[in-house]
Amino acid sequence: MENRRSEPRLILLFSGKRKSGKDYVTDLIQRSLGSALCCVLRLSGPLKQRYAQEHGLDLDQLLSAGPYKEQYRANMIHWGETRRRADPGFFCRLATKEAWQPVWVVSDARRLSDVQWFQAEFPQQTQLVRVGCSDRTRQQRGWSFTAGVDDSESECGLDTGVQFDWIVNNDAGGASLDEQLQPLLKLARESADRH
Ligand SMILES: Nc1ncnc2c1ncn2[C@@H]1O[C@H](COP(=O)(O)OP(=O)(O)O)[C@@H](O)[C@H]1O
Ligand SMILES: C[C@@](O)(CCOP(=O)(O)OP(=O)(O)O)CC(=O)O
Repeated sequence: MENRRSEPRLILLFSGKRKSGKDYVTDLIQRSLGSALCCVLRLSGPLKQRYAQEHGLDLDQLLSAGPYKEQYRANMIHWGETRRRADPGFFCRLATKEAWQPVWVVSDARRLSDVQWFQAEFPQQTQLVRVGCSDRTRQQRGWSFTAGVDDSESECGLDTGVQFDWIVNNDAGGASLDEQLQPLLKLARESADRH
């Protein structure tokens, strides 16, 4: 266990395919709850930081949703997997070490080892949330199938073998996101109140 100033009361551990809207939905939650209550943590944050450093790349562009990230994605996945094989909790520890808010929203769990790390460290607090939408919606958001990425563990590692506590449908023209997020926001506020 890390040496923290305070323990989180609730961790919403999000996963979903690329362009399903993980960043969009987690940003929405963070804005609704406010930064005193809630932070968004990205496991890909420290990964991209170190990858950019080692490869002399533009970190801001790697952090944004444009084509630059996609150009390096397959290689970043491979690089990250090598680090994770040596230490499965490596990026989880780095991403969470500065967090102090009572509610943590982790935007990008991808592998069973990510889920297992949070469940082992924070068994009472961790809730698994899946964001999903149709491939058609993902395509409208700029996705196209890329072999070596969309069929890799990075995208498929949580397709089976995990029981999600919450499922959010983020289809264009689908069920209202606001309505779907209400129970999660309520849980977050109640958990923080017990702080
Ligand atoms: N419900 C939504 N309404 C409008 N735009 C959305 C919605 N969900 C996602 N998007 C847009 O689709 C793109 C991909 O979403 P993003 O959150 O980056 O996906 P992911 O993090 O899962 O790859 C972004 O440009 C985002 O703003
Ligand atoms: C190498 C990665 O960390 C890159 C992830 O970048 P993002 O988390 O920005 O990706 P999406 O939101 O799905 O578009 C993936 C991994 O396997 O760890």
